[in-house]
Amino acid sequence: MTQPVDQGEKKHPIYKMADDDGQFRRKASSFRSFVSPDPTAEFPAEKDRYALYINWGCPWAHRTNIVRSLKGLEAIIQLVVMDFTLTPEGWIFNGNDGSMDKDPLYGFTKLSELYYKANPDYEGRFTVPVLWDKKKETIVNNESSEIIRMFYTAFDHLLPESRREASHPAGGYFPENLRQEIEEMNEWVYDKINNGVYKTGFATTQEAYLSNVIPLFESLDRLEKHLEDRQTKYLFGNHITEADIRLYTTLIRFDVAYYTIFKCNYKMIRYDYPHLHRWLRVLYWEENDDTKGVFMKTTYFESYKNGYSRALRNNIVPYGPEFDIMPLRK
Ligand SMILES: N[C@@H](CCC(=O)N[C@@H](CS)C(=O)NCC(=O)O)C(=O)O
Repeated sequence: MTQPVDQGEKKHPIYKMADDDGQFRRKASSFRSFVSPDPTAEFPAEKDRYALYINWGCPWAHRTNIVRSLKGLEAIIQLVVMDFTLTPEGWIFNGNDGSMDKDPLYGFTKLSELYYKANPDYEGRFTVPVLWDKKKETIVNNESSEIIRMFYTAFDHLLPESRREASHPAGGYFPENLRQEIEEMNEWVYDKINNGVYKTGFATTQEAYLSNVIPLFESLDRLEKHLEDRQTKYLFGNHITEADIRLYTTLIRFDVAYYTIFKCNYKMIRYDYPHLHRWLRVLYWEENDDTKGVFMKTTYFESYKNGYSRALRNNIVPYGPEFDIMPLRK
């Protein structure tokens, strides 16, 4: 049984997401180094050298988990899973809901300990995902958009040929010929959708809420039209690219969590966006050479409903919707 929210704890500074004007502004990530295939690099790609710290709830961490599996990096990069409930002490290990009992590398119980090991003077937020170097004992990078790009290519020489970017039928997850289009889409999808749902959900004034929820739905309309016009299976053609991975982690949480918990309730993906809904179900349900079944395997609906409810310090988890995801064919 869940405990009622402690009203004192509700005011803990870790839960203060919005600035004084009611708007949530995501802070830039602090660790921005890159793993490289070059053996003389500061962070060379090696087997068993790196660990990826995540939880099942976070969409940014989810991106990195998807790419780790799509690329077949499971035996090369260790996965470390924490609980998906944000506590006053930040992300913790507690053995619940898929979390490991404690940090397998150092026996830590909190993610903050890992950040302080990397930098005792660290002052930012303790976010997932984190890519950790076990040899240098430091954080390589804590920015998901950069971690996924490293995963596309940096470890390719350690992988069978079929998993290398050069063998990817579309020319990679971030192919040369689509880079500009993907970057352009990333920019507005990040601001209005991936981060837009957070800006909507964490807003503490009506003005701040409206200034984010309206562009969010305008952008979903724009994506719907993009798919309708192109009639492609994925966002840019018939193979998965980075644009699909980045959008998936937000849309798979949309109807079950953001719609109710973050008040993104103007429309629902399943009833109001037929093309996006089809695209989402293909990624989730279809086990083909592109998806490799990875999207379903890395999706944990209960963590979205529970994690976001608790993040807003309200332990009541919404009852619906009736299905976490609709079947591919009715
Ligand atoms: N820019 C980061 C954002 C990561 C992020 O904000 N993660 C959230 C979880 S979804 C987090 O760890 N929040 C903890 C906190 O802010 O205290 C990325 O994309 O990697």
